[in-house]
Amino acid sequence: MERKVSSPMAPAFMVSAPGKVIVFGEHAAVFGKPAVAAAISLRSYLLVTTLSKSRRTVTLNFIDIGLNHTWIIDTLPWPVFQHASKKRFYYSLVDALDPELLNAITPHAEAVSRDLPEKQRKMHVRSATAFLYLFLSLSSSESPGFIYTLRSTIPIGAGLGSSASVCVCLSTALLLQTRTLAGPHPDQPLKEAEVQIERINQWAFVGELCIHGDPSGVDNTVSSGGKAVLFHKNTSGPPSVTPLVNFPKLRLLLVDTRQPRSTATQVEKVRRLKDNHPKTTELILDTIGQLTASALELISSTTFDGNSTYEAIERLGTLIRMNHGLLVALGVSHPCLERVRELVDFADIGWTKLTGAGGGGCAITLSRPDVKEETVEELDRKFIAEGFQKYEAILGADGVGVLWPAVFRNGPDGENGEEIDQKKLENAVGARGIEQLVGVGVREAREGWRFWTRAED
Ligand SMILES: Nc1ncnc2c1ncn2[C@@H]1O[C@H](COP(=O)(O)OP(=O)(O)OP(=O)(O)O)[C@@H](O)[C@H]1O
Ligand SMILES: C[C@@](O)(CCO)CC(=O)[O-]
Repeated sequence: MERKVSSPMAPAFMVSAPGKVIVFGEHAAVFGKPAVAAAISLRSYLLVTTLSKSRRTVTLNFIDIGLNHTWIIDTLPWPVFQHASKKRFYYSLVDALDPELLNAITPHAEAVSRDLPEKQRKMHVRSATAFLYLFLSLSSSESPGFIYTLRSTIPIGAGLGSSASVCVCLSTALLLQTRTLAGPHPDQPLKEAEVQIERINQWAFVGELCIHGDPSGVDNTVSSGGKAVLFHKNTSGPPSVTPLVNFPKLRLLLVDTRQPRSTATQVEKVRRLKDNHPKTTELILDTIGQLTASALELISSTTFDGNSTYEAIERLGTLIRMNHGLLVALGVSHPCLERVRELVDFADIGWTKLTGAGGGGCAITLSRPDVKEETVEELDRKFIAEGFQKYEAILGADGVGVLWPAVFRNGPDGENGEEIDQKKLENAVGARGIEQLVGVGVREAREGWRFWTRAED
């Protein structure tokens, strides 16, 4: 009798996607105003391990939030997702969640981490919902078993796009597993790369809908394509995204107040304000849009390098300060964010605004060019004393990347293969440990990783 040839198991692979800072226009972006955002070097890393044929389970192993849950593939609600009226394909444009599909996955998402306090459990349920919605939409009931292990160097709920970067990783992994993405490879035509980025981005947006409720799409857009973009949500159809090719290498200070909050809550707060005070709120949102436009004009017409005039930086700084003032008026600041701003203002080293959803989370400061090292060190001591954390913010990082298989060839001629397995990723110590293990971080130089790059207009 002829022996059946068993198909070899796919090798473990990794995907990675960056966090972001919004330089201008958060919240207003939800209401169709322009926003400028850039990818940063903090990233999420997802390792996908394929199980042997007999193990028909799928596991989310999200280390940072302590979520570890296994579903039996055959018990998931495939019939609802596969029904002719509901079935969506990898190329489908999904811009809203289907309540019936959401209902079908709710009991499976709610099954996670039952013994945890409600606040922490909610976080788990959100991540599980995003995963299940994407898995059931893009995969099939015949799917082999998988383990998805995630680690991130992005602080969670801090305004740096942690949820978007997780959703971009999940969307990329699932699209790669169903073999519906081309590349990335170094000589890939830019237009082809753009199509892949958009596909990843659109499904990441679906994940963001599960976590956020009402996202504009700016976070997943920056995380997918990287670099810096001008983002504009349209009333119908996909948003307009313009890569900002010559976005300046600004000296930005990034400070986390360590007050976590949910973006969904902050966005909902602004929507309520708009319902209760429609005219005034619309005026504020419009003005934020105008500030973004002015900043863009300034950035496009000025060279912000070592020779930039003090005047240009001061103009940009003033726009940053005004943007923050308007966000305060929208009610999305926090006493801790005001404290960071106050400390920076007392030290007189630059111009500060909150970034992302606010209500806690991070602030960015554009530094004056002539700031003395001692002043910065003194300020750093104050940040530490008050429990704030400073991050390195290099703007314009690469977007989503792939390491397939999850092996480094880091020797002189690409030899010395070093496999990244689940245990190594689980045990990496802190952000530095993760970056050392995966080789993509501030340096972004190690062998093996490939990135799709957005076409420039
Ligand atoms: N490392 C992670 N592991 C698992 N889930 C994560 C991780 N990071 C974020 N999430 C999911 O994203 C949610 C936080 O998203 P939220 O949009 O509130 O914050 P953010 O994305 O950090 O901030 P912003 O949207 O303002 O940039 C968490 O509740 C969790 O569900
Ligand atoms: C607050 C917000 O504008 C940015 C969150 O990073 C929400 C969004 O645009 O989805």
